[in-house]
Amino acid sequence: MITVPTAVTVRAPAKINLHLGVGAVGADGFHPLTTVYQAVGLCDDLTAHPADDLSVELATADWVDAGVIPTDASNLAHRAATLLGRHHGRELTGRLVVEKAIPVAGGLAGGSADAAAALVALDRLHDLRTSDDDLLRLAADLGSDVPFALIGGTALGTGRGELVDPVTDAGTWWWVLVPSLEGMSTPVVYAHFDRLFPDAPATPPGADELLDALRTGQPLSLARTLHNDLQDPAIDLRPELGLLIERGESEGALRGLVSGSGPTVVFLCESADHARDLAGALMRTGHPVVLVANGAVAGSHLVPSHV
Ligand SMILES: C[C@@](CO)(OP(=O)(O)O)[C@H](O)COP(=O)(O)OP(=O)(O)OC[C@H]1O[C@@H](n2ccc(N)nc2=O)[C@H](O)[C@@H]1O
Ligand SMILES: Nc1ncnc2c1ncn2[C@@H]1O[C@H](COP(=O)(O)OP(=O)(O)O)[C@@H](O)[C@H]1O
Repeated sequence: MITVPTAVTVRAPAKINLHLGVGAVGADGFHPLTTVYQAVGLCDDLTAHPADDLSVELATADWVDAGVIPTDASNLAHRAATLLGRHHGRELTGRLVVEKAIPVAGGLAGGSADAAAALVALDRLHDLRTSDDDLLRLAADLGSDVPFALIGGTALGTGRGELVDPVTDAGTWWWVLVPSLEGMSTPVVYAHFDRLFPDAPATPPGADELLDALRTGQPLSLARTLHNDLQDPAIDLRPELGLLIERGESEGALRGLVSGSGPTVVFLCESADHARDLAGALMRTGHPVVLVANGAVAGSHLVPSHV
């Protein structure tokens, strides 16, 4: 009997960097990192439908700027499909519908989430049975943040961020996320880090204190240890991010932090109620989009198909 493959939907989370230690840029143009990623409950869903060729379509939430996302072969989901196909010595087909809720170029790794989701969805649609190790290797070829989007949870990232290991995390952490209307380019922020810190150490600052705080499960402990070496460069390029952090902290956030290369600012809260209150207060100060999410959540995983 021939079985007709049906659509496969994969949900992939945004990430925030609880610790982002950055070392001096290497000869390959990448910076060595010690980072602690956390996957949060703000997700893109990618559905792979059976088709005769490969294509990408977008369905975006109100706060996502669809105009800046390519739907051609440069879309990260499309690139993931091509790479997975090459790995298996064939051309993969599929109509990939990306329901985007993760802001673009926001420091939340939304493109990486779509790439990871495409790997998992097409692997299942075509019954390729790619090993986890191979999926992680392909993910690393697509971008430094893509392996983490596969595994999710809370994880230590080393190398250029592509080597990921889960860490002990005893808490449920509540975050308020404030995206900007205009994204920021990751390479531009790294280049500004080089200008501001020409004497950056070869080995990036470690994350031991933050890893200890995660084991306590206490928001106040975690708040004290959040760290991002790209925050100063991001604020230097966009001074309003510094003002937003001050505003959120004066409204009661335990800590505000630029997420990755920015410009999204994340605020750690005591509880779900506290996060909802803070989100309301920030919206009243004129921020059009303020999101609440908790972490850690699962990496790229199958959910029932719905488009
Ligand atoms: C800064 C971080 C923190 O997690 O995330 P975002 O804020 O972009 O989400 C990441 O390092 C972004 O990872 P990702 O967006 O996957 O970067 P890649 O596609 O691998 O690389 C894009 C460019 O960023 C710079 N880059 C990236 C990673 C790294 N360790 N050093 C770098 O200098 C390089 O200029 C590279 O050409
Ligand atoms: N599926 C995709 N979703 C979002 N951006 C994408 C995608 N494919 C390619 N891009 C491009 O990748 C760039 C970075 O996107 P994104 O991953 O959202 O940012 P960040 O690295 O800040 O988290 C964007 O400028 C966008 O044009």
